[in-house]
Amino acid sequence: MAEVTLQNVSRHYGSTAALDGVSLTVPDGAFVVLLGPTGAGKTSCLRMVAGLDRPDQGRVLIGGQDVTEASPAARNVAMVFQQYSLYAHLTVRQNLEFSLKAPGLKLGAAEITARVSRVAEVLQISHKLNNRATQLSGGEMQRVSIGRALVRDPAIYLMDEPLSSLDAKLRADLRIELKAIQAQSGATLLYVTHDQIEAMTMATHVGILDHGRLVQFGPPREIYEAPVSLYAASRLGQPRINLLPAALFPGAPARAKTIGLRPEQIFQGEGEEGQVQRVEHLGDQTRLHLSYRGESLITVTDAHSPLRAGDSLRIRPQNPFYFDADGARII
Ligand SMILES: Nc1ncnc2c1ncn2[C@@H]1O[C@H](COP(=O)(O)OP(=O)(O)OP(=O)(O)O)[C@@H](O)[C@H]1O
Repeated sequence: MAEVTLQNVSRHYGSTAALDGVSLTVPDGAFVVLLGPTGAGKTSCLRMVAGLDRPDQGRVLIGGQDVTEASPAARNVAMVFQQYSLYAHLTVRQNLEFSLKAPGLKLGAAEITARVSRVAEVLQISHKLNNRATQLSGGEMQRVSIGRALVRDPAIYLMDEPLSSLDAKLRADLRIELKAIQAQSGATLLYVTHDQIEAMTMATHVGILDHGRLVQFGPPREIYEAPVSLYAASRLGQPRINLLPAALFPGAPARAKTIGLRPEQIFQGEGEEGQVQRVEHLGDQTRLHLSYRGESLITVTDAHSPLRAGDSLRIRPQNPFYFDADGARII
């Protein structure tokens, strides 16, 4: 595994800047998740590292080597795409073995079998090893695609929304498995997702992209607790951060346009009165939809809360975020 660095990388398509001066280091052994809405530049970032695309400006380094001009094959990266890409006429075992049988690798048969068995077990596809790829469900095919990357020993794994086509249960299982594989093996991963739960649970570092620019990079907890902007604050958190006019509550700083309140930044039982609009019992927590001075807010309370729609509840901000008119964080 190796450290991967983008140095001031830009890539334009016509007048669109897919990447705009991105500098980013994926430390050796890190699990870096890129977050951002559609079009933010996440896939472009992966393609630069994979060598599927070249920057107009800037450099890409893998393990300290400048690979900006190197072919994908020369970079020793393993990529998993959103859509599975398998050899349909081969069995699952043959698909998994394929890259390990490259003549340059010189791996023994026993080593190949051992790697395939281990990965098949982790991905719960051992019983399908002799099936043809076409005899699998969509979820199984995607697990084989992930397996094809995991059997290898690349400098870095590049994954583009690999779990997005799977059902919720399998996604949750694989989230835990991928994180465990990474933690145990020290693998280096650059991983693209829309799913902030994947980011919060798996990432050692999160990179937030906005129109091709990297606007914040750090551990997910740090970005959650100290976002640099309204945009970065909105990318993490479930339920989403409440963004309201700053003047709604007393005490806003002069330049503040927006107050940002995550559920835990709304103190209940003190302050001004709001109304409970709706109560959602989710099992481990209860979500409260409140109306407060004509605005809607969502917060959480304990699982056994007796609150009901129509009740009044006093609330006040507790260590809120304030943002200026451009969305930059003030405090
Ligand atoms: N080959 C291309 N030709 C033209 N425009 C492109 C090309 N590749 C990317 N773009 C543009 O560059 C921008 C960034 O695209 P990119 O695919 O990196 O975004 P993304 O964050 O991965 O989005 P998504 O979540 O939808 O995959 C978009 O505006 C996209 O339309």
